[in-house]
Amino acid sequence: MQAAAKAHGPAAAALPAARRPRPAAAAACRPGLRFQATPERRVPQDAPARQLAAKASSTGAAAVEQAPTQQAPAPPTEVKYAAKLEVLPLNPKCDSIRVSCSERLSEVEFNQRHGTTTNAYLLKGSGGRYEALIDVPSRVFDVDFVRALRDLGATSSLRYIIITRLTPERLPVLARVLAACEQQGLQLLLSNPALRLLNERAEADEALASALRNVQLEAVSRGSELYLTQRGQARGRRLRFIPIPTPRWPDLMAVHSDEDNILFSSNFFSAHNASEALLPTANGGRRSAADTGGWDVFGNDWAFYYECMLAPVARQVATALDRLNITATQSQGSLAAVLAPLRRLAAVVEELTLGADNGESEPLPVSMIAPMHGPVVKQALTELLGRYADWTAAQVQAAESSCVAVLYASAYGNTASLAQAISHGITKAGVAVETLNLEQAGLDELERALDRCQGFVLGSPTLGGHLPTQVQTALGTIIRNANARQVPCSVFGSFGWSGEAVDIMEKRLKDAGFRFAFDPIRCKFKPTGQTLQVCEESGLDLAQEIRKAAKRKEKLAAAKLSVAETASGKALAVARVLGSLCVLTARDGEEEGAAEGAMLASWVSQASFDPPGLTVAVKRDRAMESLLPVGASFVLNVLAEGREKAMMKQMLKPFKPAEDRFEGVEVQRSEATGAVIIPEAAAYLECKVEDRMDAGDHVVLYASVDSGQVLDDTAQTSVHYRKVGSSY
Ligand SMILES: Cc1cc2nc3c(=O)[nH]c(=O)nc-3n(C[C@H](O)[C@H](O)[C@H](O)COP(=O)(O)O)c2cc1C
Repeated sequence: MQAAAKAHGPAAAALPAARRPRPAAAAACRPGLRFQATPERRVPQDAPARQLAAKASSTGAAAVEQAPTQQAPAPPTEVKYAAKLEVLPLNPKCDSIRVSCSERLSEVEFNQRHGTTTNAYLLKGSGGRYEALIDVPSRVFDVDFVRALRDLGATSSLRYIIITRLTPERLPVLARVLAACEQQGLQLLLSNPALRLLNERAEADEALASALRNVQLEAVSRGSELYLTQRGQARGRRLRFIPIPTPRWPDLMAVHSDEDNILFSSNFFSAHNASEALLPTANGGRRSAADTGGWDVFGNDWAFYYECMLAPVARQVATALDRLNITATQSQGSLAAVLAPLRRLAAVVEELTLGADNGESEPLPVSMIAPMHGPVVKQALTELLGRYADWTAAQVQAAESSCVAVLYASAYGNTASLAQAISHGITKAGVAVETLNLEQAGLDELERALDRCQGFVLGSPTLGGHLPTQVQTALGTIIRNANARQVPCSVFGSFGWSGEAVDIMEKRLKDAGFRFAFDPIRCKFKPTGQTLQVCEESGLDLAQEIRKAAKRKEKLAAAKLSVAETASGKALAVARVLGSLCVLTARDGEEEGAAEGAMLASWVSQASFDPPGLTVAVKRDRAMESLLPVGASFVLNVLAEGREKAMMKQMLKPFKPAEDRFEGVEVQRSEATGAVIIPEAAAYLECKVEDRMDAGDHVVLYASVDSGQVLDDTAQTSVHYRKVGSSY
């Protein structure tokens, strides 16, 4: 390895395995959405949990160390999926090893069940022997990957193993490959986050620790390079490493081969599909590694993969695409067709605050993209690059107008899967998602996301009976954030037996007055397909609520803009008055500090067609009554059925004289009088008191309607039914 940036240096030999307490299997009965656990297929690995929990509060951390005393979990059963391995050439110096499996659900374990393909790549050096292996498949595939390498002669010639994304399920295969390789000084190259995971796992995994004993570990970072050479010869093929992290895959990196301009793109530009191991056997019956048939054949799979896995992290994708700066060297379309979407994306990227990493990157010539999943992109290269740029720009822009922040931490990926499914539901409804993995995100990033979101969801595993510190800290930040307090939210999380995390988050948010858009989602260990479906549908519901609210706001803004109120708007709004539950608001002048008031009013009735007029009965002892003399203006907000509870609670809260009745509630103001308009209402009417009549313990006001607007034409008017006529 030459000039490789050693951010970490060679790792020390792995420590002997440390035995940790295993979680017990018993599950308490809990309220809210509950799911049966799928039989845990693997023993929960405790290393990442320790990483999250190590930073936990003393209570939480202490609890982690105490072994749960309940009955021990059933031993894990290894599930294998029938898979097929094929070696397919990309060019004379690069072969792909494709493992395809039609049974295996993809990472996105819902909806599209086309199975998956996982690719590894073998690169030859100048001597014509395999020198570098990029990636290994997951252990769940029932293939003998090591035997395939042996049959190809690679185990005796490999000098470098490069991992573009490390998952716990790939580790056993990696350990077997390392153990089988015969070359002295074998190097394993991976990003810093992957190296951390590897070291942690090696502490608890003897086979892995022993396989790593004679291997040189190299952490690669941006700007790292590797030359494949035969000993004693000049420099050969150059490989460049480009980290492209996302919240879900913090260790993700791409590798570029200068000699043939292949970009090994890891999860980017991937697709989950194993349909007849990616189709044609044309050309004399040989299957091709590339995307024969191009966009027409694989377009939907690329689009679906992007939608599920990358759309929720569009900001990070924009940064990664900017960093990669790909230029197609074998353009199938015109250069203009390639450049136009990339320019659009560049404009969006420029507008983003992308953090410290804004360095200009050289254009990266690419003749084909070799992803971790799906076909090698060659025929559809131009199209796919353009689509990625367009999709990403669209997502980032959509996030400016309506966006849900998906905030989570996850030690083993179970809560991450829930987050992914919720995100997919949200993006499906046309609302953008900003995903933050709280383990990596800074406080600034979190605050920025909270300031601009129209809704948020918070996810956490239960570790040691508690939330990981990162989630606890985030919870405090959320509760203090003024915007977050006004938007719909919910919580979710995976647990093993007691599951306190979701309860803690739910309680703290509800106590602070946050409004839940859907019931908290609790999931025991790994989510089932059914759980993921509930997540997706909950995300969809949340997004639809946000879209409706945005529409109501737009209508209100449009209504405010129209100088002359249309008669039909007024007439439609008056029609909503039928003994309706309303909030009456008034303000005594527009200057700052003017007296204002608000009250619930349900003794309301239409009293005249032309001019439109209505009556409202106000109790004599109401503070508000003094704000309603003849000639005074007020706004009558007609509440919507199903959305009235929060506002009733707000109105019925005790309050001090002159205290703001709408504190913490998003409201608009009448341009004419400054009185409060409630955007969540079904309609509002701007009225003027024309006459007053004493009526027992009430005063009946007769008011003319100056203007009005229906804010939600799908909403029914809320009506307050009473038990007796002697009280409201
Ligand atoms: C060290 C450790 C401590 C744990 N403590 C608890 C606990 O107190 N209560 C519980 O319900 N589950 C506990 N679990 C189980 C995890 O919550 C469960 O594995 C969950 O699926 C992890 O979610 P994640 O994949 O998002 O990290 C613990 C697991 C580990 C490894």
